[in-house]
Amino acid sequence: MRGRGGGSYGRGRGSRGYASSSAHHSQGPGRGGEGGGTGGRLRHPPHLKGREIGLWYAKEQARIREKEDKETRPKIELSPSKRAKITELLGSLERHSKASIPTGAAAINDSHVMRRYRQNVESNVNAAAIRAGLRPGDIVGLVRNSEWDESLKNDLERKQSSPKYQTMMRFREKLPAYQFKDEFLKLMRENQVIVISGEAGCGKTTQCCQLILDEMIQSGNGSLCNIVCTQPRRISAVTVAERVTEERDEQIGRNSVGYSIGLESRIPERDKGTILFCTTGVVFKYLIDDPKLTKYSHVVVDEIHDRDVLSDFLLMILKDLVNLRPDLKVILMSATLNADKLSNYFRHCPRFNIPGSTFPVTEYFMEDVLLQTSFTFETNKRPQQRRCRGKNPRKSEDQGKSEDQKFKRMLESHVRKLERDKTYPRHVLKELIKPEAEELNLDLITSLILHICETDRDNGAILIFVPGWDQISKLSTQLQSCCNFSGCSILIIPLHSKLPTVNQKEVFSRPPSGRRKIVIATNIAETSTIDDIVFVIDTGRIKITNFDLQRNLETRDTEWVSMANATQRKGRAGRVQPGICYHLYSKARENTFESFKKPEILRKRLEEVVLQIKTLNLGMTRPFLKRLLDPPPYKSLELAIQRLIQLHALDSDENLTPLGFHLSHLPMDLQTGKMILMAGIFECVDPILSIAASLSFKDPFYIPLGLGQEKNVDRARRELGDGSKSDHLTIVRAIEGYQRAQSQNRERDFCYRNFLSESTVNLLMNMKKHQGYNLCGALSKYCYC
Ligand SMILES: Nc1ncnc2c1ncn2[C@@H]1O[C@H](COP(=O)(O)OP(=O)(O)OP(=O)(O)O)[C@@H](O)[C@H]1O
Repeated sequence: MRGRGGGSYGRGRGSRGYASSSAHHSQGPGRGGEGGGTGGRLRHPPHLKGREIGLWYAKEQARIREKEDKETRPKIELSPSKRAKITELLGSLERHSKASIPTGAAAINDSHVMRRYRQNVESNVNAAAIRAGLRPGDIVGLVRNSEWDESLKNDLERKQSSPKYQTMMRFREKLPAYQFKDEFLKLMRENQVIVISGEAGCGKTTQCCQLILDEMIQSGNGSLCNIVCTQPRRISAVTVAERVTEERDEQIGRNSVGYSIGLESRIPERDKGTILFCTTGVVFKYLIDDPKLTKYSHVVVDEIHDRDVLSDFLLMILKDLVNLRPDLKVILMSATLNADKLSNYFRHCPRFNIPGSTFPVTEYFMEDVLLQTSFTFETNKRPQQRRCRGKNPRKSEDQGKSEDQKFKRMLESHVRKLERDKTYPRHVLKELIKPEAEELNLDLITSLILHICETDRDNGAILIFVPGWDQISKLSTQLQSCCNFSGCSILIIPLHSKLPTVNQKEVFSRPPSGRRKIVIATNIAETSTIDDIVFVIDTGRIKITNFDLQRNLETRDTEWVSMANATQRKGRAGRVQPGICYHLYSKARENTFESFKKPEILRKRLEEVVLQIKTLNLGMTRPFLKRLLDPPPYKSLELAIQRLIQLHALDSDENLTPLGFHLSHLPMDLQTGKMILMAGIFECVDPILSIAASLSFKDPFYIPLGLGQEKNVDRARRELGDGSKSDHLTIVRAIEGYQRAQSQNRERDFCYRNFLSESTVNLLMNMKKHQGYNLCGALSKYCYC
């Protein structure tokens, strides 16, 4: 915004830097005027001697070069009319609030932006008023349509006689969830809220919604049934919808089943007797227009153990909604939930555990892996990955050390017991006790894959859980360059939340015959069914966001997983046949795992949370947050409000500004969102999207192993930067250069010469596209329609 007053973005910054250096030099007598470029020769101050004189001249030359450099930099001069327009736009984005919208004033107040903003504020106020005004017993849900009841019933009966439906039904009937159908439906009929648990794969997600829908249709109540089932991730919403469609012998979006994952939707064509699988964010979009969710009779919150911020919000809204809508049923499900806590939150609602599992999964721990692979750790090798510390990497050095000591004692006692029991040979125990056994070791994973290839001739697919993109990328390179997999040809598929949905879906495709599929994924795969997975390799690590309240700092740390994560991971094997799960940590390490990770709301900055509350008009932030299942600390809320005011997303009375309103519709962190919105105003969206993508993900440069390589990478960066001295512009140029090279089919060479990770550049380009869609989506939906 520096350009606003001065009209020249580059100049404002440059002149400030220059002023400070000239102040320093003005003490020296004999200077030939500002900048030394007076036509006269530079003269050093007379009191300097010997080496000091040389140093003085070197410093002066550097200063002159810097000044010349600044003068030759491109400057943006804005015409007075453009400057006025931008100033006006910025002002309108940052100033107006619900409380202070002036009517009929300047043209800007009648713009599309302002009209949509006002409309949203008004409709939210109305929605909140309706919510507050509703009394228990008021009928606000679905309205019966007897014709529909009849036609849905006939349609289901017809379908039930189709051979495909019957084949699928034979499979469904074997699932534990189906076998306990009567108990489940009875509980459902008699209660408004229930909590369902059951082992991974027992059929909660695919069966419970169908059981409800079919019972409603068969009992002549089909027109009163629309089920919305939330999933924590886009990929699981899509795959579950596809699976359920298949089980019902239907077409997705054409009959009873559909999905919606933000920008991509296949909503059922009929509007009664349906099941919609969606991400939690989508329900929030519905809540904006329909705060009582009147279109739905049942809300199923699946994988509730995930406890992301939106799910916690949803729980709180549902807690209010069940009072206002006695006809609304709520089902909370997970394989690994804290059933007591949830039940207490919903006034001690009943819990139901579905007993039994589908296929057995054999578990192996580090000690077994070392035995099977005969792997030995290289003690003096540089660690491949930083060690994960206990449960909480943010602990102080002392706390960390004492935790390490405690664990060491625990491991030693575990090893002594194994020694006594003679369960494992001595050489395995020698390896197990080494500190390296606690590190994430890609060589060990490669050895284990080799072992699987040697022992399993059926090419069963392997799913490997790693903490982040770095490990996905390094491991794929390592596996690809390793040609000896016992004659077994492999197909590597990465799975990361930053990949576009279309790439994420590749993990479900079958490999060509004779090839073994290896999926390398983050915890995003914890809730999906990849039906050909037989082996799971769990490194036991997870990347997690933590918020240090004292330092007001949000970090991404690699930590040990919780038991809930480990159980979910194990559950990805054995979905359609018996499976094997290899945990790359010892049984002793597993004993240190906490049951669940802290809910996200306690680990995150709250700016986005506050903005959501304001956008949905859920009332005052402080009382709202207090009613959550796990209320966040007061101080973190204060910090969030202060930061939102600084960003002009809220005004000083904590009202949402138009800028805040737009930011709340951009699914990215607020500063990045603001930068992208501003880029729209300054007409420089493309380069800013490159910068935004790299800031939200990572820098595409890598430093290869080997002495002196840092210098080569620096040189490549400088050359790409073309004298800009800006890391951000260097990344912009790297991506532009890659695109140019791609059009000439020499992108590999370009990446190799410039130390760029091709997979990261590709991911950044995809993120740019996605953020671009988000920007268009947010603007077209909320500004111009
Ligand atoms: N996409 C699919 N392809 C093939 N079989 C599937 C698919 N999805 C589910 N199944 C089968 O249906 C069973 C039940 O799956 P479902 O997702 O309902 O289990 P769940 O109890 O919800 O488990 P989780 O909590 O792990 O998701 C699986 O064990 C598997 O056998």
